[in-house]
Amino acid sequence: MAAIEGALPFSVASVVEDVLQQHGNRSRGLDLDARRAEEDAIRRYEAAAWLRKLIGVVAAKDLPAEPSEEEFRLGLRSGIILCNALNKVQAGAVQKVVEGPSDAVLVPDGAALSAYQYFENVRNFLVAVEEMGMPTFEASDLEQGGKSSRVVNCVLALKSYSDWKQAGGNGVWKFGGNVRTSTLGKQFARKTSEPFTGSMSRSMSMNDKSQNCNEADSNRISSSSLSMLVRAVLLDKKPEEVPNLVESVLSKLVEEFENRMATQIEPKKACFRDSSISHGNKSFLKPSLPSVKIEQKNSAVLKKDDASQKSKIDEESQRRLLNQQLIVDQQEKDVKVLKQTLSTTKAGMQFMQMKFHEEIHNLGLHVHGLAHAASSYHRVLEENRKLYNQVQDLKGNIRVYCRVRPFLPGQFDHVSTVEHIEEGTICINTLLKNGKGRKSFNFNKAFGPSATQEEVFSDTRPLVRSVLDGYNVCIFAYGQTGSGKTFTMTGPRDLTEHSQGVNYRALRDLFILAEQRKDTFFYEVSVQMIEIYNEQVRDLLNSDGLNRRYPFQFPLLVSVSQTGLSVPDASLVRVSSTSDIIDLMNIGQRNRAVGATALNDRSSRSHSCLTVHVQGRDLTSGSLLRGCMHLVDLAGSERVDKSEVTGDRLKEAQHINKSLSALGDVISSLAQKNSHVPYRNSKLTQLLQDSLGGQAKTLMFVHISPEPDAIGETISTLKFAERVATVELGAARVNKDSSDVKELKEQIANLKAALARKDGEPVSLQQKPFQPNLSTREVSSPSPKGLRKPMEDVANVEAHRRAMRQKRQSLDLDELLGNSPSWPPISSPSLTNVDDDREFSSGDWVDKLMVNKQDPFYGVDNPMTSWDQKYLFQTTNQFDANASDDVDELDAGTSDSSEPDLLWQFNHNSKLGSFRNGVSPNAAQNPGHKHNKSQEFRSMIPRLGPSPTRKAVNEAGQGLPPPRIGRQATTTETKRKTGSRK
Ligand SMILES: Nc1ncnc2c1ncn2[C@@H]1O[C@H](COP(=O)(O)OP(=O)(O)OP(=O)(O)O)[C@@H](O)[C@H]1O
Repeated sequence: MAAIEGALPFSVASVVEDVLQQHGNRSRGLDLDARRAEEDAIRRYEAAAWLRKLIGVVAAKDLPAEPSEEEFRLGLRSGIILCNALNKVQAGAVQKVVEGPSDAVLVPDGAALSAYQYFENVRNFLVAVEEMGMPTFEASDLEQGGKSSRVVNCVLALKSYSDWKQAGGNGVWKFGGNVRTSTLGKQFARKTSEPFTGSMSRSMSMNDKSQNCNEADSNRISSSSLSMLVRAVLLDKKPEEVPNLVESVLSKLVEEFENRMATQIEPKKACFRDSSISHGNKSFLKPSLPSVKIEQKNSAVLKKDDASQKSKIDEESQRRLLNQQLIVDQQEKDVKVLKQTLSTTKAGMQFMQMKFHEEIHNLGLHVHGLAHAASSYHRVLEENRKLYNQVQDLKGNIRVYCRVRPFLPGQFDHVSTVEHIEEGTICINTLLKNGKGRKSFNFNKAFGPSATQEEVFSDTRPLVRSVLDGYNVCIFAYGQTGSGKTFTMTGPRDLTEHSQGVNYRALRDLFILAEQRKDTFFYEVSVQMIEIYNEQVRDLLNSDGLNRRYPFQFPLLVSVSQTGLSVPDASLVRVSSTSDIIDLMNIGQRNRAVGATALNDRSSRSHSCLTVHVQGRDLTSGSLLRGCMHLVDLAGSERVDKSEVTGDRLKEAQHINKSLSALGDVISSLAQKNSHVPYRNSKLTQLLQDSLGGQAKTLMFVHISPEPDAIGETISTLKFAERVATVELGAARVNKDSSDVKELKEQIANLKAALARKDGEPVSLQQKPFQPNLSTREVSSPSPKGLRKPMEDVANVEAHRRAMRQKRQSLDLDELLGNSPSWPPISSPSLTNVDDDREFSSGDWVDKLMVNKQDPFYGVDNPMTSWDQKYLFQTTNQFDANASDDVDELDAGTSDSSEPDLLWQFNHNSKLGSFRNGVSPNAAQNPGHKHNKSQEFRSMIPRLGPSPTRKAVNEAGQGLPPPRIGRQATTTETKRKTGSRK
C-alpha cells in the first residue's frame, strides 16, 4: 500500500475513507445524515471553541463560537487563526504568519487577504502539522465546496496534541482521536519566503524519503481512522447486508480511485509539458495559473527537502533533457544528413538536367546535321543522276550495238563472213561472195557469236537506270529474219535464267533499282504490249475474247494528258515484280500465237513492242518523273522481191517496208535536225515517237547472220546501222514535272474537257472520222470491267495531239469548240503526208519499194493502183559481186523512194521527176556528186525490195523468185518476239 501510495499523487486511505463516508451516509438515510450533520456540527463547535479560547476571541473574531460549516471555513481561510493556534501549541511551528491585509484584493467571498498571504499561512500551517504527525487537510478544503470536516479533524487533533502536551506528554505524540487523515502520506514543502509557486512540488514530494520516518505512524493513524469509519458504517448493518455493502464500497472505491488518478495525472502531464518547454530555466515555479483555485493547489506544494528534491528533479529533468537533447541532436544530425542528401540530389538533378539539355542540344545538332546530310545526299543524288545522264548523253543518244549470230546447229561447213571483231569495229569479208575484199564498220559496240546474254545486256543496263530518272528509252532489235533479234530481246525458246534476253533483264533491273531507291522515290511501273502487223495495231494484252482471263486486275486507265501514252487505250497493266511481267509476256505471247496460227508465222513479219511506263514520285520534293521504255522486236528487215511474193506475203512486205523506211526517215530527219520529223508515216514511228526524238535515248541492236549467203543483207544492214550510229541527237531531256506544272497541266486538261462538254460532244468523238482506220478485227474490245474504250488508231492519237497543239497555239475558242478542220484518214495515201510532211523528202531513204498494183491493202480505188506502176522504180543498182571494195555497191536501193514519199510525190507532182531513179534533184543535177549527208545516209538504208543479185526487176510483178534464205531459214521456227515462249 505504502509502495503504491508512494507512486500516487493522493492518499489511497483518503479515497477509501471518502467512499466509506459517502456510503455510510447513503445507507443510513436521512436520519443518519441529520445525525452525522449534528455530530459534525458538535465537532466543529468544539474545534471553533478551542481555537477561540486558545488565541483569544479578538484574534478569532472571524470565527464564531458555533459556526456553520461555511462560517468555519471562511473563518479559517486566511490561515491566520490556524497559524496562531499552532504557534500557541508549538511555539515557532509557523515562523512567519502574515497578519496584515497588505496587497489585499477582494476575492469573491469577501476575504480581505491576498491570495499569496492566504496560501502562505495555510501552507505553512499544513507543513507544520504534518511535521508534527497530525492529520492534515488540503488547502482546497477551505474553499467553497471543500471538506470542512477534514479541517475540523485537523483542529481537534491539534487540540488533542495540545491537551497531551499540557498534560505533560513527552516523547512521540500518537494521534488516536476520531479524526480523518485524508492527507496522510502527503508531503508538503515548506515555503517561508517565496510566494506560492509550482504545482509540481507536491507530486515530486511523494518519494521524499524524509517522510519515511513517520510512515509507520501515519499508516497506523490511517488504519485506526479507517477502522473507526468501517465500524461506523457497519454499525447498524445486518450481517447479510455486509457482502453487498462491501462490494458496493469496493466498486465505489475503484471508481473514485480511477477518477482521482485521472484528475491527478492530467495536471502532471501539463506540468511535464511546461517543464519541457522551460527546461533551460532552472526555476520550475511559475505564477502562471490565473485562477485562485489553481494557485491554491500549487501553493500547497511544499518541498520538504529542497536540495534532494531539486537534485532529483534536476537529475530527472536533466536525464530527460539529455535524452531529448540526444534525440534532438540525432534529429538535427538526420536533418543535416537529409539536407545533405537533398542538396546532393538537387545537384545531381541539376547535373542531369544540364546533361539532358546538353544531349538534347547535341541531338538537335545531330538531327540538323542529318537533315543537312540528307538534303546534301539528295542534292548529290540529283547531281549524280545528272552527271550519269550527261555521260550517257556524251555516249550519244542513239547508240548502235552490233551482234553476230553464231552458226546454227548443223551449219558446220560454213565460213563466217565476219572476219574479226574488235571493240566496236566489225570486219566483214566480202571476198567470200564477191572476192572484193574486206569492209569494216564502226559501232558503239560489237558482239561476236560467243557473246553471252549477260555481256550484251551489261551495256544496256545504264539505259534502264535512265528510265527511272525520267528519260524515255527505246531499245529495238533490227536485222534480217533469223539473225537473232528475238534471241537478243527475249532469249532462246528453252529459256533459262542464264539465257534470258534484254527484256527480262531490263525489267528485273528496273525493279531492283526501284527497290533500292524506295527511300527517296516511289515508282509505279505499268506495261503495255503492242503488235504492229500490216500497219494495224493490236493490243496483245486484250485479245478480244480469246484470252480474257488475265492474272491481274487492270488498273484504271490514266488519261493521255497525264501519261503521254502513245496508245492510251491499249491495256496498261500495273506490275510490281518481274514475275508479273513474265506472266504478262506469256499472255501477250499466247495472244500473238493466235494471230500467228491464222497468218502463218506472222511474228517474223510484225513488230512487237513491250512498253514499260514508269512514274516516280520524289518523296522529298513531291515532283513527278515519268519515263518509258520501248523494247521493240522489229520485223525482219530483209528485202523481199516482189516477183517472189504475192498476196498476203506481198502485203506484209509492203507494210514492213513502209514502217522500216519510215523509221529510217525519222532517224534521217532527226539527223538533219529538221524542224519536222515525219513520225506519222507509220504506226511504228508513231508508237516510238516519244522515244525517238531529242528527248530520248535510243539503242539499236543490229543483228547479222554469219552465213556467206546472207552477205548482201548483212552489208545492207551494217551500212544502215552505221549511218544510224552517226546520228547525233540533242541532249536527252528528263520528263520531270514539278507539282506546279502538273497542276497546271491538270487544269488545262480539265478546261479542255469542260470546253468539249460545252460543245456537247466529248473531244474523243471528234476523232470519229478516223475510226475506220483503227485496227478492226484485232482491235481490243472494252475490258470486262467496262473501263476501257476500244483501242484507237495510233494515227488518231497523233491527229488528236496535233489538233490540240493547233488549238493551244491559236487559243481560238471557236476552234476549240469544234470548228477545227477534220483530219483525213491516214489510210488514204493521197492525204497521208498532206501538210506537215511536205518538207520531208525521203525518196532516197529506202532502196526499193515493192508494190503490187493489185495490192489488196489499198484496194482497187486506191490512188496507188493508178500510180504505182507509173512511178514504181526499177532497181538499177544490181548487186555487183565483182564490184570494188566500195560496199556501197552492195546496197541495191540507193535511188528508190519510200512508199510514203511516193505518196507524197503523187500529190505534189512537181517533185516527182526529181525522184526518178531515186536520185534527188541535187543529185540529178550533179551526177558525180556524192549525196549530202542526209541523202547519203538515206541511201544506206537496206533495200526492202528484192536483191538485185538474185532477180531482175519485174515491173509487172511477175516471175517471183523462190523465197529468200532468211525467211526460209526461219519459217519453221516459232517466233517469240514478245519475249515469251510459245
Ligand atoms: N546469239 C545467239 N546464240 C545462239 N543462238 C542464236 C543466237 N542468235 C540467234 N540464235 C538462234 O538463231 C535462230 C533465229 O533466231 P531468232 O529467232 O532470234 O531470229 P529473229 O531475227 O528473231 O528472226 P525473226 O525475224 O524471224 O523473228 C534461233 O534458233 C535462235 O535460237
